[in-house]
Amino acid sequence: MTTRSTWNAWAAGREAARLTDWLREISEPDWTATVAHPLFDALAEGRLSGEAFAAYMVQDYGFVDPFTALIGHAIGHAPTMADRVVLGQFMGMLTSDENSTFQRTFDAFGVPEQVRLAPDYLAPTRDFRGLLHDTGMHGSYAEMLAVLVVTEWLYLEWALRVTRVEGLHPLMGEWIDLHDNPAFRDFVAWLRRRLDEEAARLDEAGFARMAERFRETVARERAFHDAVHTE
Ligand SMILES: Cc1ncc(CO)c(N)n1
Repeated sequence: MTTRSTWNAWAAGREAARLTDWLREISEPDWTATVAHPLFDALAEGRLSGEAFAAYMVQDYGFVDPFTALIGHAIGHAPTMADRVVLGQFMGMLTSDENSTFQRTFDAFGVPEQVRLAPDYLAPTRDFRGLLHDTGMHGSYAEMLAVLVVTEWLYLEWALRVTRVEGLHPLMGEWIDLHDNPAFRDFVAWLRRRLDEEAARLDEAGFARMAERFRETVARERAFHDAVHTE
């Protein structure tokens, strides 16, 4: 259940209960299935072919496009300059370093121009794009933070979990590094803290919408990775 009273009951029995820990718990088994996804082990252990990695990155660029737009919406909806600065700096990384990783991956693995311009998105990619777009257009700031917490915290968790082999393709190593570095850890910690704070200000209906958004995003993450990992 995603009501505030369920959260309050959960928190009552725990010391230093955190909203985002509860949200993660009510998103099981999808949360753990995504963090433990075999795609990430194959990637880190050098068992993913260049072709499969490029295909994943093509689908993921279809995620990153509306995700970047969602950050733009969040920057616009943020209550303070302090939030805009943190989100804006993350947007800067996304549109420079991370965007470059995608472009160089497409070059290195020979993704044709036609595929870059008009990718054939899998159904779960399209669903995820729809969720990101809808949250940006119609969601509250707390809902936007909920989506960002899921997408970034999940990626941090798998990147921390995997063990990479020596001699891994540099672009695959770069993809792991983008999600396992001190700045990214700080960003995830900040997102979690801000969601904890913003959720306290929501009314009952807004709280339930935020929690539903969190759960739906975790489900979309799992479906996305199941669809791209076909080997
Ligand atoms: C599907 C997906 N979720 C999360 C991230 C991290 O931003 C990503 N690149 N792709």
